[in-house]
Amino acid sequence: MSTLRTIDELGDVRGKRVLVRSDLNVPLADGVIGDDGRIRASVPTINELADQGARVIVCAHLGRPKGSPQPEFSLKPVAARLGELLGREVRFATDTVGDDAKATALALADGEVALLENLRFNAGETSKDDAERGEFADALAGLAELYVGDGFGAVHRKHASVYDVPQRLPHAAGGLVAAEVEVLKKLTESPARPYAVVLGGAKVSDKLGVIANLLGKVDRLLIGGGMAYTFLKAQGHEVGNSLLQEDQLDQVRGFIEEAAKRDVELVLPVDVLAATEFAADAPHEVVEATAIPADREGLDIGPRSRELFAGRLADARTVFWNGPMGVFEFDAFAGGTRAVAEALIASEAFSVVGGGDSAAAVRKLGLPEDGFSHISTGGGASLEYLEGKTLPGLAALED
Ligand SMILES: Nc1ncnc2c1ncn2[C@@H]1O[C@H](COP(=O)(O)OP(=O)(O)O)[C@@H](O)[C@H]1O
Ligand SMILES: O=C(OP(=O)(O)O)[C@H](O)COP(=O)(O)O
Repeated sequence: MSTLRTIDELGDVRGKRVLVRSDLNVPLADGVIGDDGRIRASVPTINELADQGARVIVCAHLGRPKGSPQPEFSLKPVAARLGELLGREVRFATDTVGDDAKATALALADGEVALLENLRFNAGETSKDDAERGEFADALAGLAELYVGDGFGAVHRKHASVYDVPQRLPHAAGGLVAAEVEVLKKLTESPARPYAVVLGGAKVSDKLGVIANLLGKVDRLLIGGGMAYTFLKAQGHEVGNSLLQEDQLDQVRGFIEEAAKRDVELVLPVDVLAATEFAADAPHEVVEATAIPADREGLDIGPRSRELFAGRLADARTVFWNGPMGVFEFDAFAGGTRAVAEALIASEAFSVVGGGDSAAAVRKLGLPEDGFSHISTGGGASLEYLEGKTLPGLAALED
């Protein structure tokens, strides 16, 4: 892989409008930010540019709105928090490439910072149609003279702000992207063995795809969280109302066979916390993973699974973990995630935890962040990097 361009290579940024693509996709409910880890991680690059006199225009996405404005996905609360963390005022543009964005960008003085409204309020941002994406990228690029890609959590997305804009402006990678890639490189270049990957979470259809390539790289694959039920179902078990990717069952059967062929140890939950509904106070009980009642949904891995997973991590020498083991946002279903996190903290492995919610879980559970070798802001991005894929948002920042 060729090298990422650095901010220094942009030359003197004073007085220049610099569009910074950050990943500010934080948990947000009723305007309240649940975890500001990704905002904190974005601060150094923005401050570095502003300190040099750049006029910084930050752009980012929040959640998955479907290409038009949805107030619950507004970045406005994030602008306020970003301002507090930067220690400077952040002007908020109420649109992304419209009149307010243009006026806000043009009104910036040297060293000032603005944040644009959610990129995904525009269909062009995520469009699979190159022309539609390109048109939106033209408008975004038109706001600035230089581009800095620093949203590591989104570099696996071939989206306008990630992939197309850097093709239209002189560009560089921000310090966060550079630092994340530096750590992940260690996992791809002769990782100490046994090498275990733990997968969970809820973006099942997205992340099942990475398994095919990971099977050629790892010794152990532990599957929990919302990801586990498609595996259990593929093995012929009932999973009730649990999260299920019905259309990927055949693919998962293929993974199970491939793992056996390649001698990769596939570790699945043996018991789960089966709840009557998706709610913090839902009545629940521990059931065998092979016998989830039809009217129940698995919201966490059970106590025997926690022991099993911890045991398979204890002697691993390299571990990558993405995706909570259960719905950790509800205290009753946070035990599995805590058990995996504690197993990694106790181990001597080179351990990396990645993903917005996985990193948030570590902090929410009050666990020491320095118990891990690295906490990455990217889940899917890290996984696709580990697969050995060329990531659109990194390729666009190379020489
Ligand atoms: N069994 C489950 N059923 C439903 N959702 C789950 C389950 N286990 C974990 N989750 C959810 O997965 C979400 C995180 O998934 P994901 O976005 O893939 O992780 P990350 O952000 O770390 O990459 C959390 O909000 C969590 O509540
Ligand atoms: O939260 C993110 O990814 P992650 O959950 O894999 O860590 C990124 O902000 C990317 O978001 P997306 O998966 O909606 O494109």
